[in-house]
Amino acid sequence: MAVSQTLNQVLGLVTEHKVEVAVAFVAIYLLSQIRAYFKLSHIPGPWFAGWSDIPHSWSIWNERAYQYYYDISKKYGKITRIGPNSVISSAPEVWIHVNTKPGYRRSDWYFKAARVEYQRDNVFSQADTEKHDATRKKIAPGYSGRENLELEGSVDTRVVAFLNLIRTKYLSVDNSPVKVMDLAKKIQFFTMDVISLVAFGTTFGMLDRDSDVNNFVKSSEDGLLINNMFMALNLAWLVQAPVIGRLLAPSVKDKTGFGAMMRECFRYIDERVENAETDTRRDMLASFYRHGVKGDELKSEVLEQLVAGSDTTAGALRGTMLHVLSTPRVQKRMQEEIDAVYAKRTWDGVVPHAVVKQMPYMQAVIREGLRIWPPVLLLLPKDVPAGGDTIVVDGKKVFLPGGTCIGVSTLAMHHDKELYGEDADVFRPERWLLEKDQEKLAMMTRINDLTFGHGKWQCLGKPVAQMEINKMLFEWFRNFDWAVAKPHRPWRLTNAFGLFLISDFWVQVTDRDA
Ligand code: HEM
Repeated sequence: MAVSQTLNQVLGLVTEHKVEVAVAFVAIYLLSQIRAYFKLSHIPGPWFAGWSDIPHSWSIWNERAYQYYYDISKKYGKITRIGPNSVISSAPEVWIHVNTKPGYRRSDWYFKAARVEYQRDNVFSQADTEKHDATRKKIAPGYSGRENLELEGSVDTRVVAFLNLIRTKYLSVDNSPVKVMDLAKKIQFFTMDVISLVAFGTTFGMLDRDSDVNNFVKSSEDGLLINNMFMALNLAWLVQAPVIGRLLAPSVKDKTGFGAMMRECFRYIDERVENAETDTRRDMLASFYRHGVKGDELKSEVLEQLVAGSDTTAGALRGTMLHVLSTPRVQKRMQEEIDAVYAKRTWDGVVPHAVVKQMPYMQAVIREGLRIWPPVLLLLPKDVPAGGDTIVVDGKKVFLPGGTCIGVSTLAMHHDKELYGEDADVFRPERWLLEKDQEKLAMMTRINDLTFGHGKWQCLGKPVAQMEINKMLFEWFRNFDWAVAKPHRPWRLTNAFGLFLISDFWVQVTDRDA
């Protein structure tokens, strides 16, 4: 009774002083905006960035955020404001600092925008550093060759499946009409097949069937586009909100889409767990299980790999291929190196990863591919520790107040003309071999490694991705000659959620032995 009486009195007062109340609200809003503006006003950037996130959101909506970060970094420098509380940096030393200095934490973006399941975290979406580190400790051995003894064999079977698919269906031969192949699609089949085999021990079999089995590729691409839209509208949190989130988030009960993919993935895991006592496999899932990752946690960590491990590696392979196929000099040099190594081979079947890692030109091509076309262009935002932090950019100290959100401007970092020279925007693998200054080369290598993140949040799937890229490039170019089929428009491209969605990458493939 007393509460409703007080409420009535307050409502009465508000109605009586409508104008004063409205003015007070506007004044409070403006003061908070001005305060927010001055908090980071010492950081250069477009004038509107101090007042609104809308231009940034607009770039996400248009699926061109990566280009927006690049343009802003080029124009305003290595540390730039992109929103009232957000900055981006293209300075490698800043990004290394942010990812190693204690106190920095993942921003809320991780669980608001990057969670796969409703209100359940996985190692990637976990923003609580302590919980993240505990999970990472349990699952890291499974990602490495030390405990995942089946990793290389698994990748090999899928490399063979890719070569077989080309040989049986897509080889162009003299005096016959050319058969074109959509390399973008087949690469996605390859990465999906590898990741399902590596993650839960059964491949989706997309290459074997030359088909997007159960529309999983489509579901995952649709998921990225929807997530991107929610992110642009600043509504990504809705998917995790109580009640409404349950309706919006993918669910194992869904008949199609991402939810159906989750159901399939969980079904494989349940089968493995049921037979855990007699299962002698030494793969990733077995390692997770041995380290106490069980039940829903096991499902979340395995599912995460389908998301983190397919579009990323596919982006790297597609980007590298387009650049190699557009540079005949590089294709020729790669094949000369491959032929020389193959002539002295001591292996049967698919080339061992250890062999490709020793091939200087191939390694230069792979580094240059990741540099010219970094496949992950998310901001990967981290929060500055309470109390603030002073970072050093180009030798100058810059203070960042506590709670500032700092992200990485990836493309600008890897295309920096100060470091790579005037041809930084051009694909030139030789830069990794001809650099005489060993200190500079070591720095270039360290920066290039940042495409996989750094420190305690560094990519866990790096060994898997590298194995796929190394083996596939070797075998593609050992077996076949390649050409882009539509040079006037080599592919269709968009960027959703920081990842490239590429389609219609039509190529002609001919047999080198023919
Ligand atoms: C070329 C391919 C890939 C690239 C460029 C890439 C890049 C990245 C980056 C930049 C991060 C760091 C995120 C951060 O700072 O918060 C990351 C994290 C992660 N990646 Fe990858 N990734 C690739 C492939 C893969 C694959 C194949 C897998 C799975 C087998 C995978 C699994 C993960 C996981 C689980 C994390 C989270 C690590 C953690 O939070 O501790 N990635 N990746």
